[in-house]
Amino acid sequence: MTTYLIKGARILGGEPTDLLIRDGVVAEMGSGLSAAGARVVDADGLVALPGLVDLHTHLREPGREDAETVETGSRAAALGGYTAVCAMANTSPVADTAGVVEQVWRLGREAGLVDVQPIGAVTVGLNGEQLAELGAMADSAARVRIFSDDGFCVADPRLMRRALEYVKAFDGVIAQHAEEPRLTVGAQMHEGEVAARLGMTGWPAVAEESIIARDVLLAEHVGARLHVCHVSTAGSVGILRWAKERGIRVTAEVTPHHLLLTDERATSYDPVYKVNPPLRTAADVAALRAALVEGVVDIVATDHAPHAVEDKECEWAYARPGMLGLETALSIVIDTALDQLGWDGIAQRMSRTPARIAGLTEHGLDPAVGVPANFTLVDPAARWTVEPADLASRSRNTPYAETTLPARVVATFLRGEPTVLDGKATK
Ligand SMILES: NC(=O)N[C@@H](CC(=O)O)C(=O)O
Repeated sequence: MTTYLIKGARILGGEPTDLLIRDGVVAEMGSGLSAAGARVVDADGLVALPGLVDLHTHLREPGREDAETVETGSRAAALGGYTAVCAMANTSPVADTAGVVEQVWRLGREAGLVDVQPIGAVTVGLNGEQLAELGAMADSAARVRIFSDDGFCVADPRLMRRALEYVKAFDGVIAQHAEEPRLTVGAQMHEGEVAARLGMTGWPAVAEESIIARDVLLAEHVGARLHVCHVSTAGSVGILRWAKERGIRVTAEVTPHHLLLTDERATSYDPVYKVNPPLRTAADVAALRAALVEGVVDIVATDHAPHAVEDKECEWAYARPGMLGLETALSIVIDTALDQLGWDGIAQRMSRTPARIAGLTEHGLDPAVGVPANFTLVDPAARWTVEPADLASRSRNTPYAETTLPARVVATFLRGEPTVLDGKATK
């Protein structure tokens, strides 16, 4: 294994520090370090963060390798500063058995760019009717701890209760896509003034909020862990605050796009802005930013949702919901929240807490002697213009095409080996 000497990295934005990376761990830290034979990485002006951890990534393999593969999604993740991603279960076949989650886990190991932690489906085929083999997935080589039917809501309260009860045995967590399906029949965008103007069927905030309210009560009743995916409304924040004040074991995520973009984007009729849950109002964006700073919303998760051209470049009503996220997430969070969060706050919300929720003990650790060398080096002064064709993802559905964003990942290390160097993937 090559030894790396990182010169002058500002850990969490602090004073310049040298890091010696040997045998997969941080072997030494200090100033003026030298090491014969080590490869030197000049980190002058770069901020070191613990490797980012994404709790919500769609990798599309197996089944839609034309949109993304474990390898291409892993490369996009590494370039975005991630060292671990949790792969959603809505693949084809669905990740609802030990066999499929082990396949995804193994593909992740083979790609070797990030740790891919599979999420298991809650119900067989995401059909919302019958619990999947949660125990078998937990006991498999993939050691699944997060279960989600994301893309669909576990709408049946009895099934949701049983799922929460089941995963309690191994301290698992149910990650809910909160959407009461009866309230979103035919929905195309946020229900509000813009939808009314455009004549589109609305996806009302209450469809999300009513499920979150129900689920925090179920989680309290059962004493189990609930995680709420992609929170998108100010009302949801109010319910989460109430639940946390009561001591209910609930965590929640917000996506970068819900921290920045609003439903006004739909006036372009460009399906790149079609996403589930939909882009909301400026008031919702403000409430989500405040909730992230306050900690009512615990983490940022990308909901990276690659889609093939034919599924996105079509009429709005026929387009699939979802947008790319892995390669732009850190820039968007820096753009929208660095002033209030600081680097430590970003590390908390994009690395430490998601690692804790997912039970990924090798991740989410600040660089320190003896710690696994999973970290990323960011140039906070850089600016870059998003060129969809240059993204590592196999898909092109970024809402930030031709947008200039702040900060760029320069290097990412996974267990002491660079997955990104000089802003380029190493494999
Ligand atoms: N978030 C999205 O807009 N899309 C997700 C699934 C979903 O939540 O609909 C996808 O898998 O594409």
